[in-house]
Amino acid sequence: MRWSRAWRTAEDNGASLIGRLEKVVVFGGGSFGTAMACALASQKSQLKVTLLLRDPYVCKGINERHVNTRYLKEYVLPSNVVATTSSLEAIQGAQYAIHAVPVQHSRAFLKSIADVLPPDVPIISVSKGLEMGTGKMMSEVIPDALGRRQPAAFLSGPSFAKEMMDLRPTGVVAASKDKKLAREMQSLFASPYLRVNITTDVTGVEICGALKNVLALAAGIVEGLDLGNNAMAALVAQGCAEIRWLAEKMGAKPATVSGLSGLGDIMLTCYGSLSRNRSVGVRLGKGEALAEILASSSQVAEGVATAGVVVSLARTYRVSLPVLTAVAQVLDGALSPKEAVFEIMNLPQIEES
Ligand SMILES: NC(=O)C1=CN([C@@H]2O[C@H](COP(=O)(O)OP(=O)(O)OC[C@H]3O[C@@H](n4cnc5c(N)ncnc54)[C@H](O)[C@@H]3O)[C@@H](O)[C@H]2O)C=CC1
Ligand SMILES: O=C(CO)COP(=O)(O)O
Repeated sequence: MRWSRAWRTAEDNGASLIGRLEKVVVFGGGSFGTAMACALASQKSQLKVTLLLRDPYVCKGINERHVNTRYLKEYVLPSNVVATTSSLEAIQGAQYAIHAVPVQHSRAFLKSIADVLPPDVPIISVSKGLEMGTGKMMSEVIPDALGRRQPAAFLSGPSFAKEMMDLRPTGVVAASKDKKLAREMQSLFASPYLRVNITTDVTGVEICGALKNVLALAAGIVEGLDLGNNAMAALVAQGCAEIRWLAEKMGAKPATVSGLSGLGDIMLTCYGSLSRNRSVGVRLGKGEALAEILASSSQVAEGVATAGVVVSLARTYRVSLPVLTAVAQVLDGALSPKEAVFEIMNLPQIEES
């Protein structure tokens, strides 16, 4: 009975929140910014969802033909998704801001809109990674860049943009220190195609979301070297342990690591061919140079930048992460993919922990 009352209350709250919603702004018009914009726009046809982009040509395509000509170009976007390059126009009247700018570009972007974004508009970050140079998570970059505290939530989990555009069932977790805001995310995004769990474990969700991209690079390398299913399973299991060791040292809850933003997204990204991080790993395993791989795509593979940060985190928290740190050594050319595998296979035999 209690659960059903809770469910009814949540449902009522959800309907009233969507009912009050008039405008949401989305920062970043890449694949996931576009997918999140469409997920929101489909909740209510009168809701205005404005994508803040840098490219006027992409804006024109979205506003005139409802197509993002650069990302997910095969989809027609809901007519209530519009785009602009003007931060003032995009942010004015928005009740929430979805942040989908890649982590390494987020600080500069957020600084550029700090004076335009009202301090009480919640930012919902979907960006997964750790900032190079500072090692900071988005929950630290946002207040740093804005120069103030800002209500924030972090949405993460196994959620390929393309599958969300296809309305395939998806589950994510909304993390916020403010549980009321996390529940608002459930109301904002929950639909027949999207389930949203909640947690207050922001660190756990962010660390898992960032590190799974590095592990996906390793999984791709194993695939590219054609090492087989045994090797892939052993590698992913080792990587899960390393993510758990580091995440828990940083204060993450075990439930988070074994949940959607941890194990869920690890499985998706290590085994799912849609993963950009995994795809970069496959090409590295096949012998392509990193510079060539990155130059060949306009899509971001956040794990490439995050891998270097993991090395310093391992030192800071005095935790040995052989697989995750080997990825950084392959990316900076210190080890070839084959040498990395050889190194790992010849580490001392250990007791599981
Ligand atoms: N694509 C997906 O399936 C998912 C992506 N994410 C996360 O969403 C975040 C955004 O990534 P995607 O939408 O996939 O991007 P994308 O790889 O589709 O496109 C790259 C985006 O970065 C922007 N960008 C590039 N250089 C920039 C700069 N100097 N300043 C500002 N923006 C710049 C581009 O304009 C474009 O919007 C990432 O952190 C990613 O990990 C999370 C879940 C799923
Ligand atoms: O985070 C993602 C799915 O949850 C997307 O993974 P990639 O960035 O590797 O494509």
